[in-house]
Amino acid sequence: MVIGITGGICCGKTTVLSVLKKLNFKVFNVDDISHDLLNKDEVKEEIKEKISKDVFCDNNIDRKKLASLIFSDEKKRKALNKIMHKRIIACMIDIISKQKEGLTFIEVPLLYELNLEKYFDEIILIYVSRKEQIKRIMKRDCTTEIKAKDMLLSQIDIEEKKKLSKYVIENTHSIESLEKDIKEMVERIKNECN
Ligand SMILES: CC(C)(COP(=O)(O)OP(=O)(O)OC[C@H]1O[C@@H](n2cnc3c(N)ncnc32)[C@H](O)[C@@H]1O)[C@@H](O)C(=O)NCCC(=O)NCCS
Ligand SMILES: Nc1ncnc2c1ncn2[C@@H]1O[C@H](COP(=O)(O)OP(=O)(O)OP(=O)(O)O)[C@@H](O)[C@H]1O
Repeated sequence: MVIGITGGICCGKTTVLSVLKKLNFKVFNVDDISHDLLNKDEVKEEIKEKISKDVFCDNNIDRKKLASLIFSDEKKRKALNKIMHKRIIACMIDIISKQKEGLTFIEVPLLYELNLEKYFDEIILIYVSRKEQIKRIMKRDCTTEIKAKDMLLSQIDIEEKKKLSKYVIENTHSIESLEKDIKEMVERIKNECN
């Protein structure tokens, strides 16, 4: 069974994935796939040509610079999406096709934006309010409220994602209580889907 872990920026998807890994489940993160792709020559060439040479440092992509550019410029973001998404989805489908038994969890930030629901047996949304997302982005990235809000605008609003989701984990308390909620959610899905 393959379960998609999704949510908005800074809702805690990777934190949840780490807990699942600690619990000995098989986990994959689509963000790792995109980081690997950004090291490929063909992808770098396309980014140089269609986005900007200024996001490079010694022929390597500076992800912070690229992020800053795409979250403030919709055209550039669409151009990057066009280069990256088909490749990311192909890698994701390949991983899914290799899962034969047990539970596998895959973190896919833009699962709803890219209409990827059909690839997953179930989907868990990691939720915090928009206000909390902004607070966590500002703290983690040492950035301004305006920039944090720009990042949110690049994704479907978290309340919309909540409406689309049968399984929701609220990540507003301590990591200990998150771990308890994750264990309960896994049991619930196992019971409901057997
Ligand atoms: C912009 C990049 C260079 C930033 O890298 P960085 O290491 O700083 O952040 P990371 O990759 O961990 O992404 C952090 C979060 O940003 C959000 N995000 C990333 N890319 C996008 C995007 N194109 N649109 C909206 N949100 C995005 C996601 O919530 C993601 O979890 C990188 O995310 C990237 O190459 N993005 C394009 C590929 C993509 O769409 N990835 C998400 C696939 S589902
Ligand atoms: N329960 C929590 N309480 C307080 N802070 C938290 C909690 N869970 C996660 N965080 C913090 O919020 C930030 C984002 O967490 P995490 O990286 O897990 O989110 P994400 O959804 O994977 O982010 P991104 O969309 O950027 O990939 C991190 O700085 C993390 O330490």
